[in-house]
Amino acid sequence: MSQLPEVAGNPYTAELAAAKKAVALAARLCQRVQQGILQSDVQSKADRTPVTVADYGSQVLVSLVLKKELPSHSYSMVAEEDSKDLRKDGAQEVLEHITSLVNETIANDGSYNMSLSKEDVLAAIDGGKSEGGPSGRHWILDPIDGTKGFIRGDQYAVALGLLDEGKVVLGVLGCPNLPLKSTNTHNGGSSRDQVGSLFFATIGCGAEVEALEGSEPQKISVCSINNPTDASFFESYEASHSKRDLTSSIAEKLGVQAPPVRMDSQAKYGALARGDGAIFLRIPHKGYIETVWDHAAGSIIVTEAGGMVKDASGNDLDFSKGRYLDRDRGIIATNKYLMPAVLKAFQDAMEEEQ
Ligand SMILES: Nc1ncnc2c1ncn2[C@@H]1O[C@H](COP(=O)(O)O)[C@@H](OP(=O)(O)O)[C@H]1O
Ligand SMILES: [Mg+2]
Ligand SMILES: [Mg+2]
Ligand SMILES: [Mg+2]
Repeated sequence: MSQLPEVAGNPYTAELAAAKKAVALAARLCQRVQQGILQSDVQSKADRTPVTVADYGSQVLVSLVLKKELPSHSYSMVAEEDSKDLRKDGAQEVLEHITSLVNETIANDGSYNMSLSKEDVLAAIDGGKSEGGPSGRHWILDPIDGTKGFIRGDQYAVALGLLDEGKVVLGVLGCPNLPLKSTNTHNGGSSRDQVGSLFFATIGCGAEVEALEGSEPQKISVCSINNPTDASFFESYEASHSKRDLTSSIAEKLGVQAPPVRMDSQAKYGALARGDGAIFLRIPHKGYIETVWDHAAGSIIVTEAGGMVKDASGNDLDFSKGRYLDRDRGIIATNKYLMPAVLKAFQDAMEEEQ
């Protein structure tokens, strides 16, 4: 692959080019598997195997592309999946399926003349075992974020971030089912609208979006709404992932008129970053601790698009603590005008709940 020319002021140009290529290739594998699930109606049988196959396959491809494109870089990756289940008796068929999916995706792409063995696949998956932390560089990967959406045929994302000395410095978010055009531009929803968005951002350089298939990148920014009554808000599609009684109480306190927009995965962060909606609220049920790969890529895309991402105490998210974020009380993403009011409503609603 030809690397992008070095852009003055962006010290992560090579990493960004490699990360975009990795996410786009992984997304291609996911799209293929998701189409298969839909065509055969497997999703209604709740058979998780094809999903597992796509999660693993995506993780293998991202790690492979990063190593190929950045051969001189030291490599550490904090990723969601591991190979434990694939090493069990009876998992051979699944492992073979993943291996052939990965090899077919590589062959169709044509960038690399290589073929992986089952052992190579297991080793590539286990390359994601890093603990991350405050020093050095670590890739942070969610190979499919929004697995439940993926099975349903709805939104999901391939989410890749780079942590450097404890800070997220780069994020790429591949959203194969998200239209490239903002969903709030009233263009009549033509069936020719291009679907598949690739969001990306590097620290200090702003956030952009392009077609997953490749197109001219466009700078994006969060909306400039400053009156909460004009705002709309995103939350999880899955009720078990975020407390809807609290999010609706927050919306009511703010005077938000529009109903919640429910969407799976970090596609919500991407949509927020380009102004499709004004607020993203996520309030996990008690005891759930957020993982870094569920927020690294999405949060830098929002902050580089001019937005803010805070926890329930109003602090920035801390990605330097390992595989988990160090709190369990909720996350708010919005623009700088709305953040003070949303944070206050959030804290009031949580206090009332006690
Ligand atoms: N009970 C729970 N509460 C909050 N989040 C949960 C959860 N169970 C799973 N999740 C996380 O929610 C993510 C999906 O987010 P969303 O609700 O925005 O679609 C999942 O990512 P994966 O799909 O990568 O496993 C998973 O990490
Ligand atoms: Mg996830
Ligand atoms: Mg996942
Ligand atoms: Mg998962």
